[in-house]
Amino acid sequence: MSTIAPTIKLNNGQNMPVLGLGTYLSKEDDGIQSVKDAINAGYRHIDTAYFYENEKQVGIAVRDKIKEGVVKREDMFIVTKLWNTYHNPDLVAQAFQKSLDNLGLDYIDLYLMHTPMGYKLNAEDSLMPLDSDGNIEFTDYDYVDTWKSMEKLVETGKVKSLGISNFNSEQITRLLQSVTIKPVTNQVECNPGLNQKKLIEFCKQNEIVLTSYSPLGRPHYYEQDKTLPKSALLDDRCKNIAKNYNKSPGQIILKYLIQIGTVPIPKSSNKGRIEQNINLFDFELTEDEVKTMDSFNTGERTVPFKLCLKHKYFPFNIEF
Ligand SMILES: NC(=O)C1=CN([C@@H]2O[C@H](COP(=O)(O)OP(=O)(O)OC[C@H]3O[C@@H](n4cnc5c(N)ncnc54)[C@H](OP(=O)(O)O)[C@@H]3O)[C@@H](O)[C@H]2O)C=CC1
Ligand SMILES: O=C1CO[C@H](CO)[C@@H](O)[C@@H]1O
Repeated sequence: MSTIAPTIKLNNGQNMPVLGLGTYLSKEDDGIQSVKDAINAGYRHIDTAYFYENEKQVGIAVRDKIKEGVVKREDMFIVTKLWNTYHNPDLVAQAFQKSLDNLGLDYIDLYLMHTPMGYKLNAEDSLMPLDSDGNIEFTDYDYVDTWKSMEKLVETGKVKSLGISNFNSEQITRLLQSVTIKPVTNQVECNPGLNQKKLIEFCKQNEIVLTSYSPLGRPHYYEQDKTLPKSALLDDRCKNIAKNYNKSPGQIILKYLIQIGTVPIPKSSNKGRIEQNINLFDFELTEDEVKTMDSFNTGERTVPFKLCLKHKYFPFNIEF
């Protein structure tokens, strides 16, 4: 049985499915198989990035499913991202073309600026260029100028919508004051432990949808490092709500994130969990249950970008 998620209308009239598949760390065959399993399960929204080094695998899976007649290209909502080493406005078009070629598609539905922070592009094309002390080599290209180059891509018809990721409210305000095309979404960490209520409201006022990354709070990272925030997945309060609906804690978290107005993109490369994570449009959490889920918020990040603390455009040093 497959479930097709409803869509949300973006500020440019495009429709985005309210749940997508995350693919960070789904590499090689895992990347292909998880996207195929997801499409079979009804997913129509797939999130990848140049940084994930799996655009080729995502493209293979999507094109295969189109060939098999399971989906049409226009049914799919494919998202990829401009990596930090390509913030030089003169390099944006070539970075975009590389992603498009990797995916093997004629167009991308949504192209995001992965972060507001530029890194140096070195001769090896390193994703994380390091200096001799092991620090990331930053650039200070203004994200507004990078965005203006992204705007030109829309004129080519090869990208339908533009968005941002890891931007704070002040950076969004500054961007909106200087650009022609508004971002349709800001993709940021959002899960019960960091529920982003203020940023959600701010984005809503500016007609920007908040996409929730690490929606399950990366339980696999916590397993390895107990100093990281513990996912609500593992908490009895969430487990008890799950029992009320015969659902899993993961489904409760994802449903919560949808009910507070965001678009979660859970990653899984396990067929059962891929199917489970989209099977949540047959129940609604009550107001009290939403309040219980709200009570997990501590504001702690599982993806704090610690190596970028000194970047001129580090986004996480203000409240939201
Ligand atoms: N823009 C940005 O800077 C960022 C974007 N992202 C995007 O967001 C996506 C999701 O975030 P991510 O950081 O991957 O973390 P998630 O919060 O989605 O957690 C993924 C982990 O949860 C496990 N999992 C999945 N479903 C369930 C379930 N129902 N119950 C229990 N465990 C489950 C997965 O294991 P298994 O695979 O075995 O099921 C995997 O180990 C990324 O893959 C990426 O696409 C993420 C970080 C930053
Ligand atoms: O998208 C991403 C996936 O997670 C990484 C950190 O673990 C981030 O750096 C990156 O932005």
